[in-house]
Amino acid sequence: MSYLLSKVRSEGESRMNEEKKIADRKRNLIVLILRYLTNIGYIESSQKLESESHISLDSWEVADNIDLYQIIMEFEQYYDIRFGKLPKLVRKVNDDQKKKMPSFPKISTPTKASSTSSNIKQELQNNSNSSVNSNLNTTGSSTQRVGSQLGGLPPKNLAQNANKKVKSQNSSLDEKGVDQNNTLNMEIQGQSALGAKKNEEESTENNFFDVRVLKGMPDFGDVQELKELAAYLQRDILVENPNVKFKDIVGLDDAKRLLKEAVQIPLKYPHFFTGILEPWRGVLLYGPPGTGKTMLAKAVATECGTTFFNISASSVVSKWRGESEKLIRVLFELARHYQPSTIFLDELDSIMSQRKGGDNEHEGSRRMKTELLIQLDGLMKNKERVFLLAASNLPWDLDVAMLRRLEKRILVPLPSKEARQNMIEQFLPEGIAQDLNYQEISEALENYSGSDIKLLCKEAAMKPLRRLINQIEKSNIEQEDMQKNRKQKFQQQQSINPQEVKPDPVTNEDIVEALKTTKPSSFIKTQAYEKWAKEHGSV
Ligand SMILES: Nc1ncnc2c1ncn2[C@@H]1O[C@H](COP(=O)(O)OP(=O)(O)OP(=O)(O)O)[C@@H](O)[C@H]1O
Repeated sequence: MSYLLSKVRSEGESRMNEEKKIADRKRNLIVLILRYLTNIGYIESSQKLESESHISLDSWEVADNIDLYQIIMEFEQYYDIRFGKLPKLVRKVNDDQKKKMPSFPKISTPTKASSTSSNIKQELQNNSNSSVNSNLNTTGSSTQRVGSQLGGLPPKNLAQNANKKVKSQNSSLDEKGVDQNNTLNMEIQGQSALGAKKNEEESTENNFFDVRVLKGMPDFGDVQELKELAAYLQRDILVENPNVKFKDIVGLDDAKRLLKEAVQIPLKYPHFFTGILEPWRGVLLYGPPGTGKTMLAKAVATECGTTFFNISASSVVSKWRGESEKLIRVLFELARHYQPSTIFLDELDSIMSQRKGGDNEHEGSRRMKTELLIQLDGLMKNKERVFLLAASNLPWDLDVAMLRRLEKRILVPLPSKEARQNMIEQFLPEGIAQDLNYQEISEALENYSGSDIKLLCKEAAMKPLRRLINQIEKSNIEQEDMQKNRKQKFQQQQSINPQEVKPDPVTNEDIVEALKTTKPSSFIKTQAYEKWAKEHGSV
């Protein structure tokens, strides 16, 4: 039995490892291409590729002594030794084939890299003596011609061809959720979270996100309006790197366990979750504000490697009033396209409140509500790997039709005393603080949410900093006086490194002071949530 269990576990793990390996390989290939393009002077192409792929040389670098040219050279040598001839890597396209060939899509994203272009140019100069460059000088002119041919294609055809190609590739994607044939067909807009510097650990985990980002956009039947909505969602709603782990969230053990059970385990062992055990598609996280609902949703996306859409329901209503129904449709379409996906819909009560129904309800809101219900029904019927995590501070206001579709309802309560103590220890560890009576402080923070506690700790930490700033400001005035009177002593003082000046540690007194001005933000009593949990909770 234990042999069987470990076999099932290792199958689940090896499937996830395989997905990760594919993502790694694709990312590596793009980094190699970026480096190669930069080395041979195709700066604009390199910038466009960075902007399309959301992979940047600011975050990734080719490892020592490796480059695309060398890889090809070594492959040729290997092939020559093994088969006694050189491999044929490319072949000329004849006229018939040219007509059938899909081409590159238009690039609608403004190149992000004007600020990096000077860096790249500088790097190019530094690299001008590299062996790769000198090897390539002889082929430079022919490569240039190929580049200009690609640039001359008419944009409309480019986009259409690209969309067709993406569509045909998607068929290979649905089964495993991994795009096996993907080429560089992308029309992704917006800034790249991947452009930011990351440490090695983060980067490895983000590979799952890279896989989604490397997929093309759905074509939306070439309807421009829907494409624009999708572009907005990609830019502002799709979070490429939520980067929150379950271990970063203090307490909330029940909520974490339930979410893992609802999302992570079914993704890892899908064959168990069929028939009556079909995974939950809709989960409601409810509780007072600032208790970690958003963090939980981000942790689900990070740890399960799902594409993460983070959308606030109130912003949909206010920003997209007339269009909100279409926006919801496009949102779910994108989520299905990039599945497995998690949609986090915050402040659900602002659109799904039963109080807001009735004759006065705006026609647009009514249509959006209906669309949301239709989309949720669709998820359940079609066994898509898309999860809706909705959050609300006012669960009792929610429309019953919506509640019925949020099959799991999980209370995210105010932190317990133990959790409060852990939070303070996390926000103000020894070193930043000195001799804090963590236990007593946590007792004083009843009814404070995680976000209130963070705010309180910040306020307390500001106190020694304010004292230090006052001292610095005062000493500046004194120094100016000294400068006038005793020039030599001033010069001696100037040699002190300002970086070494640090605020004193936070003390119990600082906390007491901060408590006077930082009060709990939730005005709804915990009992109200517990009462609702008893009547409607489903865990
Ligand atoms: N359990 C927790 N562990 C660690 N930090 C927490 C926790 N709960 C809240 N916080 C802190 O409070 C901030 C706000 O939390 P979060 O946005 O997840 O709350 P929320 O429940 O989604 O709030 P709202 O209902 O207002 O949207 C977090 O960024 C984090 O710093």
